[in-house]
Amino acid sequence: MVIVFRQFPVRILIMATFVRRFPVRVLAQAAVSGRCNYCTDQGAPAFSCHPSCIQSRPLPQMRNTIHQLHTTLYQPLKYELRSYRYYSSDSSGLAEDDVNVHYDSLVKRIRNGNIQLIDVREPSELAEFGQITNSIHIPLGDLADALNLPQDKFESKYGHPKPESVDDDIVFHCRSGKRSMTAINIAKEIGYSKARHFPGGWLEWAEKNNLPYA
Ligand SMILES: O=S(=O)([O-])[S-]
Repeated sequence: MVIVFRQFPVRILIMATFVRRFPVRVLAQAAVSGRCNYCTDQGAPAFSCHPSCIQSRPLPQMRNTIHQLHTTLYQPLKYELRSYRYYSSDSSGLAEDDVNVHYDSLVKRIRNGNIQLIDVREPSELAEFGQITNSIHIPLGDLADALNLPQDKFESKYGHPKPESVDDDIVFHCRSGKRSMTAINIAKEIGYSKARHFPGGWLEWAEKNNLPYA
């Protein structure tokens, strides 16, 4: 049962076999008469008649159908499920490293107040989906200018003291980890050598907190 359900094409094959019963017909035909019922040459042996007849039999047609289902439905679904698993569970329990602060660490840091979380998404994304509490919003396009501002200007513009370049609690996040990776590189060029990111981004945060993220 497990094999049948895990292997989508096998399941389709079994279902199609059941519904159309065509192999039963073909096999019965071969067994009883040993002749092909599908070509005009009624005298031809069942499994060795003219190639064009073989091509037009249900078996190749169904193979094509299964192949199409496999490539158009199953493969994309498989990749979707893989990325869903990534966002929903892969980062759980992972330790922080020089680049990443994963979900569990992020939550602990937010609870303990030892994080400067910078959200680099666009304002429209925050308006539509929401924001992690106490994160500082600096859209990626403004990041370099922001990190080059003097302390007082940064604070009056972003409502938060400007992070120090030596701080090891700076964590960027975006929607799914790409822009926040770019943010790390921008910050490092300016001297923030310990900047890291939350790779799961808003997608993982929202998924784990039942928030919108579509
Ligand atoms: O937020 S994202 O750049 O990963 S789509």
